[in-house]
Amino acid sequence: MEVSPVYMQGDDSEQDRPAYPRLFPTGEARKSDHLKAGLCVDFPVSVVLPAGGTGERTGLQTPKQFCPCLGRPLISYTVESFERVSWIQTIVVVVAKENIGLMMDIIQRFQHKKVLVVPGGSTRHRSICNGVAALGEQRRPAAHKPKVVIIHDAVRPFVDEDFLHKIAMAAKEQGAAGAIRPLVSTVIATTSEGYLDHSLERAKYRASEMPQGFTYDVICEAYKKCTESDFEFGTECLHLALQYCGTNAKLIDGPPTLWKVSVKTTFETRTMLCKKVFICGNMTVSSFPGTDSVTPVLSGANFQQTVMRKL
Ligand SMILES: Nc1ccn([C@@H]2O[C@H](COP(=O)(O)OP(=O)(O)OP(=O)(O)O)[C@@H](O)[C@H]2O)c(=O)n1
Ligand SMILES: O=P(O)(O)OC[C@@H](O)[C@@H](O)[C@@H](O)CO
Repeated sequence: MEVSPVYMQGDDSEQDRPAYPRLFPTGEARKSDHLKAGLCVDFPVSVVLPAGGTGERTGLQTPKQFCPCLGRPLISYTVESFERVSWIQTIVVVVAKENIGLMMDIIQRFQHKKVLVVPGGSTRHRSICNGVAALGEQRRPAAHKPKVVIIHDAVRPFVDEDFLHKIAMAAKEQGAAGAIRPLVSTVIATTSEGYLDHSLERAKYRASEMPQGFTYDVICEAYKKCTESDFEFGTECLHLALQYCGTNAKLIDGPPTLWKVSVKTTFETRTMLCKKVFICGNMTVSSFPGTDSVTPVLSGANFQQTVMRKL
């Protein structure tokens, strides 16, 4: 799929960024943390953030990824989460053509780095495919074709570097890896008349979340071989890797905060949570509708393990 990427890059130096909520330690502190935590990656990793949707289910005028959250578009938090990860080379943001100007403005305003903006497609798979293709066409001297591509919905702002590291390493070993979470409700199949057909044994199933990781070759082959029906109706990249490459993804239990903003109420809950997670390094997590907070005071890094989200 030919895409003409629109490119904006900032250098990697820790320039004076605007004083706004930060997620990860910066500079030397961050690098030494990596060494301590063993978060070293010795192969090129890039990210594709599909952000080309309209957010219909929220009922909001503005696509949810661009909705303001504490005065800052939701997508800016997600981009920052990845640009703070030193072993990530390029962040491809895939947006609808009509939103490319808006995305470039967000990059400028919040001084985001390492970002490549690419036009999206009519479905999520088509957008992701455009983003992956753009990684193979990079002409920047320093840009290497990635060994691993992480795919992460732009409307999931809470992404944890430790977990990204697990996904990247597993994807390199297995060819594909994905985040899962336990189901909190039983899944049922309905008849066309709207009655119960059958229910699934909940213990045997998991919710597929993001981030997911793939070797570049696997995800490229999967999108090369998949059908128009996959592009039109599919919602699961791991399935494409299995179906078209015979690559069985390693599934990794993710933290409770791998939410996707899908409907209006989740956006409101995320906004309140963004206030806690992004504004303060240390914070008091009070109960939110639908979440059980179990620890009175958390450091930002421990947040993920502690807030239990009950959907
Ligand atoms: N043509 C599309 C459709 C979706 N997405 C992105 O895929 C992610 C997850 O999709 P979803 O939550 O379904 O977003 P929307 O399609 O925007 O939501 P809705 O289905 O309510 O319209 C989002 O970041 C969305 O922007 C995309 O890049 N291109
Ligand atoms: O585009 P939708 O939100 O309908 O589906 C996206 C989800 O399927 C995806 O984010 C994860 O569940 C894993 O694939």
